[in-house]
Amino acid sequence: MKEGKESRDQQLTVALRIRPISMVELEEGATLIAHKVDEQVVVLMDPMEDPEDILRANRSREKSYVFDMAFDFTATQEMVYRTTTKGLIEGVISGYNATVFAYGPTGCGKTYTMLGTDHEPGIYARTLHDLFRAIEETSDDMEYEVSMSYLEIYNEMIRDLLNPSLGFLELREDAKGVIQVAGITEVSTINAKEVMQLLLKGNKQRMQEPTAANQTSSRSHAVLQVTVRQKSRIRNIMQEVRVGRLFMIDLAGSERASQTQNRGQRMKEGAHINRSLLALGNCINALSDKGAHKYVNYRDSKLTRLLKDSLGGNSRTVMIAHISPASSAFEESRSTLTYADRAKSIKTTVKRNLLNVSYHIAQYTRIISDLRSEIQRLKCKINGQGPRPAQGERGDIRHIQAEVQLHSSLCDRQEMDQLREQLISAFQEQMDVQRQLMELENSYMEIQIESTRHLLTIAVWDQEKRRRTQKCREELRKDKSGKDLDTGDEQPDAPEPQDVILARENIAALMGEQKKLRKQKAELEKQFKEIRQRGRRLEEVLPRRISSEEQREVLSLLCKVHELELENTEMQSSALLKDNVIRHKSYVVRRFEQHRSLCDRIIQQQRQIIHEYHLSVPHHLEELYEIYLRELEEGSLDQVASLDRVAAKALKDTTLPKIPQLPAAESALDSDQESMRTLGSEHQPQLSLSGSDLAQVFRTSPRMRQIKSSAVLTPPPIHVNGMVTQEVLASLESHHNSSPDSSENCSDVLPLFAERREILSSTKSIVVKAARRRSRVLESDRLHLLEPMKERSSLSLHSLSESEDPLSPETPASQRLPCPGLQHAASEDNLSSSTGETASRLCPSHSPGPWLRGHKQGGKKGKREESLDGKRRKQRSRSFEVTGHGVRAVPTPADPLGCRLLESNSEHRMPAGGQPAPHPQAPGKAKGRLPQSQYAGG
Ligand SMILES: Nc1ncnc2c1ncn2[C@@H]1O[C@H](COP(=O)(O)OP(=O)(O)OP(=O)(O)O)[C@@H](O)[C@H]1O
Repeated sequence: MKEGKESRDQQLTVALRIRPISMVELEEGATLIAHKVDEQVVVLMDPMEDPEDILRANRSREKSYVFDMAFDFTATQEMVYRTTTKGLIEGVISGYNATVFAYGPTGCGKTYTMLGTDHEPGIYARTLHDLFRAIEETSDDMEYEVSMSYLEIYNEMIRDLLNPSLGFLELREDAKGVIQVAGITEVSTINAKEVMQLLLKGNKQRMQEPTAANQTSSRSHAVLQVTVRQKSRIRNIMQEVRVGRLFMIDLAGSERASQTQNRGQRMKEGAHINRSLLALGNCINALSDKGAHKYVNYRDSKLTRLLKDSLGGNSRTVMIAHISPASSAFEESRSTLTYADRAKSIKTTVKRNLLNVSYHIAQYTRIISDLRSEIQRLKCKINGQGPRPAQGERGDIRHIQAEVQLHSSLCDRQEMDQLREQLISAFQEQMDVQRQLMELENSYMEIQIESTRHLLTIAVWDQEKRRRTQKCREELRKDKSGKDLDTGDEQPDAPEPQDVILARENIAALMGEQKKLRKQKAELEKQFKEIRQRGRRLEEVLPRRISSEEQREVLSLLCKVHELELENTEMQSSALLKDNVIRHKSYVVRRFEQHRSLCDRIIQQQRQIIHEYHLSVPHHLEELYEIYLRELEEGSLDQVASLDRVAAKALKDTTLPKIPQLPAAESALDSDQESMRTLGSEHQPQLSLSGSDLAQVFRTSPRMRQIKSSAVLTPPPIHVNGMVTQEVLASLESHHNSSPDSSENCSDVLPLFAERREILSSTKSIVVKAARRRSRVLESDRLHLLEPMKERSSLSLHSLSESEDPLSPETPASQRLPCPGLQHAASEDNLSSSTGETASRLCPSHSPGPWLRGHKQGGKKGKREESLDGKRRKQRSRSFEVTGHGVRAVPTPADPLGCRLLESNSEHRMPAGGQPAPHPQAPGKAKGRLPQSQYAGG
C-alpha cells in the first residue's frame, strides 16, 4: 500500500449535540443549563453560581464554546448526519480514510446518534445508505468492493461482534503504521439493508447493562469499520486500487463511578472504560498542544491504538460530543465541552491510499496457497488422531464444559460442579495473565520496531545533513578561491526537520515505555508462575478427591482443553512475533540498502579516480570489480531486494490467522511455526529485548542469517591514496565487533581485513610514486610558471611520504610493501603518469604486469563502465545527477570516511573546491585532475 502524493493537513471537525432533557432529570428537579446559541456556539451555565451573589456579580456565570456545528433537542437525526458525516462519503469511495466518533458521558445520546432507532435511524444506517448509492452511481466506470467489520472493546479486550465465538482478538500494526485487528470477520456486502441487519445482530451481542445513569448503557466501545476498494473497470496490468476506510465509533460513556453508583463488575468496567477514555483524553491533550512536540502515547489503551490514524494520522475525522442539558450533569458536561474544545485544534494529514493491483493478486495467491497448505496440514493431523469429538465441539472450552455438565448430571453433580468451578477459574486466571503477557510482548516488539523506524529517520537525516554541509563547504571554497582553504569556517548547522526532532523525542519516550513494560512483564511473569503452580496443585489434588472414573476422565479432559488453550495463545503469540519480526526486518533491509548505495557510490567514485589517474590495481581486485560490475549489469541485487520487499509486504498485509484450538498441536507445527516457537520461547523468558536480545532473535532466523551473509558479501570500499585514517579503520573494526554476528563471522572478516591492509599499503606506495612523477613532469615542463605549484606539490609529496600508515604507524610506506607482486606493481615504471600519458608510452620495454592489466583493458571497460554509469544514473535518478562539482564526500553517520577522503585529497593533492590544480595558462586542462563528481545527491 502506498499513499497518494496529494496529502494535506486537516483540522478535526468537532460537533456538539445537546440531547433533550429526560423525564428522570426533570423529576429530580434539574434545570436547563446548556443552550445552543447559534449554529456553532453553545453556552453552559454554572448551576452553583448564585446570581444574587454580589461578590461574584462581575464574574460570568456562563461559559460559551464554539464548535464547527452545534445541535440541540430540535436537531433531527438527518440534520446531524448531513452536516457531520455525509461529506466524508465521497472521500471514502475515492480512497481516503474517515472517522466519525461519538463521545460523551453515559446516557447523553451517543448510541442514539450513531445507531438511532427503527424510526429515527442514526449515522450508521444513513452513511451506509448513501455510500451504496454513491457506489451505484459510479459503478459503470468503477468496480467496488465493500467489506465491513464490527467489533467492541470491552474491558480492554476486543470482541468480534459479527462472530463473538472467535474469542478475544489482538491488534497489530503494519509497517505503514495502519492498525488492524488480527483475525476479525470481514463481511463483503453490497447493500445497506444487509449491513443494517448485521449491525443490529451485532449490537445485540454488545455488552449492555443498566446503570443508574442509563437503563441501556453501552459498556463497551463499538467500532464499525467499512472498507471500500475502488478500481477502474478498464483493465490494466498496473492497475491502481484505492482503498478508503470509514470508522464509525460509538464510545462507551465517560463516567465516574460515584455518579453511576457502580459496584463490582460495573466498577471494573468503569475503570477500563475510563482507562481508555483517559488515554483518549491524554492523546487529545498531546495532539492539541500547539507548543512543543509532545509524545502522543497511543499505546495506553486499545481504543487509542485503534484511533491512532483517526486522531493524529491519515484520516478525516469528525468528533460528535454529547452532553445533557440538565443542571445535574454540569460537571460531566463541562469536562466534555473542555475536551471537545481542545480536540478542535488537532490536525490530521489526509492522504489517498493507493494499492497496486499486481501486488494485490500476488498477495492473494500467497494467502490461498498458505491456506491450502494449512488445510492439508490439518487434514493430516485429523487422520493421525483417531476418534475425535464432533466437528462443532472441537477445541471449544464452552462445548467441553457442556459435555462435562452432561456427564456430571449422572454423578454427584454438586461436588463435581464445585471442583469444576475451582479448576475453571484457576484456568481462566492463567489464561488472562498469559494473554496480558502476550499483549505486553506485542507492545514491546512494536516499540522496538517504532524505535528502529525513528533511528532510520535520524540516519537518513544525518546523511542528508552531511551532504548539505559538504555542498556548502564546496561552495564556500569556490567563493574563496585563492584564499587559504582551511580558515576553520564552520557552516551553521541546518535546522533539523520536524520529523527528526520528533523521532529523537519519540525514541526517548519509547525507551521510557520499554522500561515500564519490562517492569510490568516481570510482575506478570511472577503472577503467572504462582497461578500456574496453584493450578498444578489443583490438577493433582482433584482427581484424588473424586471416586468416579468417569468424573476423573471428564476432569482430565478439562485440563487437556486448558493446556490446548494455553498452547493456542502461545501460537497466536508466535504468529504475532513472526509478523513483528518481518516488520522489523523490513527496516533492517532498508538500512542495509541505504548502506549498499553508499558503498556503490564510494566504489564508483574511487573507480573514477583510478581511471582518471591511470592507477593500477591488483589483479584480484580487478576480478572482484568485474564481479561487482556484472552483478550491477544483471541487476540481480535489485531484483532480489524488490522480490524480498514484495514478499515481506505480502506477508505483512496478511491478517493473522485465527488459530483454531486443536488437540495435540505440538506434533503438527510446521517447520516455520516451529522456528517461530523457538523464537518465541527464546524471546519469552525475558521481555526486555535489548538490542543484543533482538539480535539474538534475529540470529535464529534463517532469513536473518541470509541478510547477514549478504552484508558480508558487500564489496568493501577501496581506499585510494592510502588516506584511510586510523579512526575509520577503528570504526570498521568496531563495526565488525559490534555487529550482532561478529562472533560468527569473525573468521570471514579477518582475511578481508588483512587483504584490505595489503591493498592500502601498496596503493599508498603507488600514489607516492605517481605524485613524484607528476611533480617531476610538471617541474620540467612548466618550471617558471609552476613555482608555487611545485612547492605545494612537493609539500604534498612530503606529507604523503611522511604520513603514517594508519595500520602500522611506525613503518614507512616504502617498507610496507607486502609481497613481491605488490613491490613490482609499485615500481615507478609501472606507474601511469599523472600527465595522462599511458604507462606503455612511458616505459614501452616493460611488460605491464598484473597491476597494469586493468589499465590496459581500460578502453573496453571504460565503455562498459560508462554504459553502466548511465544505467546507474537512471536507477538512482536524484542521487546520481551529473554536476560539475568536485568529488563528493560520501557522508554517512556510520562512515565519515567520505568527508575525510575529500579533506585529505584537498590537503595533499587537490586545490580549493575539490577541483584539480589549474594550470595558470590552461585552466581545467590539467590531465591529472581528479574526476568531476558525477553524483550530486546524497
Ligand atoms: N437527541 C435525542 N433525541 C431523543 N432522545 C434521545 C436523544 N439522545 C438521547 N436520547 C435518549 O436518551 C437515552 C440515552 O441515550 P443513549 O443510550 O444513546 O446514550 P449513550 O450516550 O449511548 O449512553 P451510554 O454511554 O450509557 O451507552 C436513550 O433513551 C435515547 O433514546
